[in-house]
Amino acid sequence: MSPAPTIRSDVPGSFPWSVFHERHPRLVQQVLDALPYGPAERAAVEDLLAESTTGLLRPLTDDGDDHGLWLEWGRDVWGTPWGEAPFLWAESYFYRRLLAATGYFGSGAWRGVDPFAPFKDAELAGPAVDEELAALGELRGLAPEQRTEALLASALWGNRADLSFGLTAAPVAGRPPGLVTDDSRLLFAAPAAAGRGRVCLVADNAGRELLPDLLLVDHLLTEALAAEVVLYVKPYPYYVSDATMADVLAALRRLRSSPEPEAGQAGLRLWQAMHTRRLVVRTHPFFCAPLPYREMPPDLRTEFAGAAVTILKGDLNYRRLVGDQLWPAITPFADAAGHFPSPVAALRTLKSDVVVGLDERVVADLDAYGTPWRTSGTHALIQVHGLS
Ligand SMILES: O=P(O)(O)OC[C@H]1O[C@](O)(CO)[C@@H](O)[C@@H]1O
Repeated sequence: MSPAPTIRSDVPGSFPWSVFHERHPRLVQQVLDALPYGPAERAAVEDLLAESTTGLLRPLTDDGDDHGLWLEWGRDVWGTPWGEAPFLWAESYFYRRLLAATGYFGSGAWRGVDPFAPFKDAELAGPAVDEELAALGELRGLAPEQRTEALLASALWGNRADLSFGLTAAPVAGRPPGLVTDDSRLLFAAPAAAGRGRVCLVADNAGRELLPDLLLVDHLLTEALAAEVVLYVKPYPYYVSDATMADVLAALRRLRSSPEPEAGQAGLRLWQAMHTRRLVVRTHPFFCAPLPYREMPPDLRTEFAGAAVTILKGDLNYRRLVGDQLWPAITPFADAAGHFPSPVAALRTLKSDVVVGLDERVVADLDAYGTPWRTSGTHALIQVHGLS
C-alpha cells in the first residue's frame, strides 16, 4: 500500500493554501495593529508574509535557543519553496519566524513580548468566560460520572475557541455539529485503567480552551481519577493562542478571582496542587517542533511512557499524532496512533484535512452534506488508543 500523501500548501483553493494566502495576511495585520511595533519589526513581519507565499525556506537568523534544533529539523527543506515543504513544517516555521520578526528572540526591548497577548488577554477578560464560569454552578448537583462527562465535553468544545481559527472561519450550513466518533467511555470509565496513575495533558490553546482543561484537571485530581497530572504547554507563543506557562498563570488567576464560588475553589485547589506537585506544568522544545510525535526525542518518549494516559488536545496535536497526511478517513486510529508511548486520547475539533478512525457510513453521511466538515470546526472527535 502506498503511504498517504503528505499535505502541502501549494495547491490553490486547498485548505492549507488558504491558511497561507488568506489567514496569515489577516493575522499579520492584526498583530501589527495590536502592539506599537517600530519600523524594523513591522518590515520584518511584512517581509515574512511575502517570503512565506512566494519565497524559499531559509534558516533562522536570530539567536533563539532553538536555533540549532530548527537547523536540524529543516535539513531536508532549506532552499525549497515554502509551499513545497510539508504543510505542518511550513506552518510551524511561519509561527517561529513571526515571533523572531517581532523581536521576541532578539536582545532589544521586544524580547519575550508575546505578540498574541492582546488577543489572549481580551479573550480571558471577556464576557464569554464569565458566562462559562457562571455555568459551572450547574454541575454542582451532578453525580461524579456526569460531571466527568460534562467537563470532558467542555474541554473538547473549548478547542473550538481558537484565535487563529476565528480569523477566517465562517458559519457552515448543513449537517448539525457533533461528534464524528466518540471513545469517551474508555477514558475515565475504568478508574483502574486510567486513574490513580499519572495523567498527562498536552494543552493546546490558552483562555477559553485552557480554562475547561484546568477544570477537568481539577476534577480528575479531586475525584481520584488521576493521582497526579502533568500539564504540557508550549515553550513560547505559537499558532496564535497556544498556551504557555504565562497563560496557565493567567488562567489560574482568572479562576481564583472569579465571583463564581465553584470556579474560585477550583482555582485555589489547582494552585495548591501545584504546591504539592499533584499538578506539574512542564514544557519541552519538541512541542514547537514542525514534526510528528512519531519522531519525538527519547527523553520526551520516556516521560510519556509511564503515563496512565496522555490526552492530546486540539487540531495541531492531532495532526502531529497521526501524521499530517491525506489518510483515508477509515484508517484505523490504532494504526496511526499506536506508536505513541502511552495510552493516548485525542480530543479535537476538526480544523484541517486530516482525520482517521471514522466509520465508513459516517464519512459517507458527512460527505453527502457537501459542506467542509473536516475544516470548519463544527465537528469534533474523541479517540482513544491503548485503554479498554
Ligand atoms: O488550535 P488547534 O486546535 O491546534 O488548531 C490549529 C489549527 O489551526 C490551523 O492553523 C488553521 O486552522 C490548522 O492548520 C491547525 O491545525
